[in-house]
Amino acid sequence: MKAIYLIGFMGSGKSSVLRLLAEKMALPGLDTDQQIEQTTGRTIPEIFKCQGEAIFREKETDTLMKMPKTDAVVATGGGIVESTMNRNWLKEHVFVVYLHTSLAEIDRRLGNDDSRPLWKKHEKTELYERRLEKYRQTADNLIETDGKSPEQVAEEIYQLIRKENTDMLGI
Ligand SMILES: Nc1ncnc2c1ncn2[C@@H]1O[C@H](COP(=O)(O)OP(=O)(O)OP(=O)(O)O)[C@@H](O)[C@H]1O
Ligand SMILES: O=C(O)C1=C[C@@H](O)[C@@H](O)[C@H](O)C1
Ligand SMILES: [Mg+2]
Repeated sequence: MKAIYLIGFMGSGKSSVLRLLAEKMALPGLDTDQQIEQTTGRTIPEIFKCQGEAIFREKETDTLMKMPKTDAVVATGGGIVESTMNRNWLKEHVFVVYLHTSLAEIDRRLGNDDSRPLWKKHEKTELYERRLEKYRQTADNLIETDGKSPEQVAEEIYQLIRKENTDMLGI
């Protein structure tokens, strides 16, 4: 089965949903941000501070290219769609679910979170609007997360995948 990749803006709940969905599907759950932190031995804010965003993006692409294409659930970093190479890889190889969340809801969830270097910047509205189309273009499916718990979102994706697989088998 094609691996399931979760994309969406910071705070859309990719990492939170990952654990629940991986458990439901009985598949390994991987997170590109966590993978980068493990392989570099640095936190994401440290990488941004010491090496800058461009180096972080290189590491993100290297990490993505090594991720499984089958039998796994993967949560990506919020900026994974910034790179054309990443978008093409996702579209070509895996099943992509876009967790859509309004900016007002993300504001409520993240507040003054300081673990996301790009969340501090005041251009977050512009960043959000610029990325929307990229998430939409890259995804096979969109799930609305506003007003839903991570458990509800995971269940919705689970049902969606079941339906996709049933349709594919023509049952
Ligand atoms: N459906 C939800 N309802 C309410 N709060 C949520 C929901 N999903 C996630 N959260 C909360 O929002 C915050 C961010 O969630 P999470 O880390 O899963 O986002 P993310 O999409 O992985 O972000 P990033 O792209 O930065 O990795 C956490 O505090 C989490 O508890
Ligand atoms: O939206 C983004 O560009 C980011 C989101 C996080 O998942 C991390 O990958 C990092 O903080 C950058
Ligand atoms: Mg995350």
